[in-house]
Amino acid sequence: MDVQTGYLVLGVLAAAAAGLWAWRHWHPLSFWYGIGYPLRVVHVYLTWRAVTSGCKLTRSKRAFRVTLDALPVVGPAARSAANVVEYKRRVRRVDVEQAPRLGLVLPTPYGWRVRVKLHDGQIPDDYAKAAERLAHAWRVHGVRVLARKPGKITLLATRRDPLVHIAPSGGWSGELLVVRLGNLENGEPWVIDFRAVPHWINVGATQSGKSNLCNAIIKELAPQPVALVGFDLKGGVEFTPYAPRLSALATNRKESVDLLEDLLGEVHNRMALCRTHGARNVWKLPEELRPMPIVALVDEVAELFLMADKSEKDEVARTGTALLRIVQLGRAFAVYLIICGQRIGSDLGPGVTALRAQLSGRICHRVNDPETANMALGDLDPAALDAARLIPAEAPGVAIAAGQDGTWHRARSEYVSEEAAEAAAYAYATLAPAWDELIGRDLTAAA
Ligand SMILES: Nc1ncnc2c1ncn2[C@@H]1O[C@H](COP(=O)(O)OP(=O)(O)OP(=O)(O)O)[C@@H](O)[C@H]1O
Repeated sequence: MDVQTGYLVLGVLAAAAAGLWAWRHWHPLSFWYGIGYPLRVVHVYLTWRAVTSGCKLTRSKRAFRVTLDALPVVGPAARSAANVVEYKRRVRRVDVEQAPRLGLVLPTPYGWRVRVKLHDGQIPDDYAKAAERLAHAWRVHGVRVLARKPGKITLLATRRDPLVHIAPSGGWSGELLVVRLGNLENGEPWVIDFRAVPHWINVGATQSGKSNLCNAIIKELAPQPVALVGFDLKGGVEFTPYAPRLSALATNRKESVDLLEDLLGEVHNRMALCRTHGARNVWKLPEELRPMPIVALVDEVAELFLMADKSEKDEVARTGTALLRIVQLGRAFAVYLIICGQRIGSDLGPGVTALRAQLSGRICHRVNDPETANMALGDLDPAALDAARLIPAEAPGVAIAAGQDGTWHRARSEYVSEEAAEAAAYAYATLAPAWDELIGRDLTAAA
């Protein structure tokens, strides 16, 4: 090769490298699908046996293999040189390590997922314990184990933490009672559908992102034909800015008890309406009769249950009963609750434990004590608890979110400032029905 050709080859290589760099820089997603993913697939298949062996996930089995045996040479040559050996190929049964069977490696925007067939005697937890080792072997941010079918698991590898930057949602999708709050760690949008999971707990330590999540919910629900109700036991400082879009706002326990009883009364009205029309729930009613869904946000729920003295006992008991009944009956009658607080533990009274059991949607932000995580997620997979305890303080908005099917995800809410939520509340203020009209209270009769 002459010098000129050498320069030409170098030039072409440099141009290709620069092009690849630019492609990766300006359009990382297509670069991942076009170049990164195929290379990773090759790497995963080629190294699977070694990786699983390192993670102690292989099993040993006897198999026929061609072996190369060193045999001492017999005869006169051996006598003259004791170390003379002869190599001989032989087929015989030996112990070999067998890796679990790997399915197709399928791409996701943030990495890949692959089905693995468990060896007899293995359980998904064996892989969960090895997840960190797998992540290091594959040079990725994390590996999650999803178990949906007996005998099989799916490994979900994420190349980088998709929860570092959350792109703002594109606005309401048009589906009633569906809100997009942010992203899940698998890169999918974090979506709550109140019709599927009607009531939610939102817990976390101070500054963990609970209020931001409420802002995101308000911003997403504001354009929808839904009535919003606020219980702000911080004296109204959290929800007052959103008052234009709220049909009712209670800012202390006395107001909360009255509002909860109104809400329960409305549940009973809806129940009567459904009974009259032979409908099992409001969604089965003719559209023109169907009442507007109500979403109630309760901030600092502990304040509803704390008692300074015995005189408050009755009020606390009424609150607990009303909340519990709304939660038990609300789903069929389109009344939904989101209950937020730093703790929603049994120390607040027996009513709270019963209430918590009925709140099937769980969102647990960073917590300071393991009991809070346990209280929010304790009845789910223990790995969800571990993941909640690992949420770092420098990642507000990151939470473990679980629906009623028991699957859980690391997720992060989109950052929604108070100003953005307030702007949405003002922009859609006309959609807020008057509370008395909504619950059918006749004020003229009362006067
Ligand atoms: N998803 C997010 N992305 C980026 N920053 C966030 C996110 N969620 C919250 N933050 C930031 O973290 C800080 C605390 O958030 P937030 O007020 O929601 O916490 P909190 O749990 O309600 O705290 P407190 O209980 O003290 O009211 C805020 O400054 C907010 O800007």
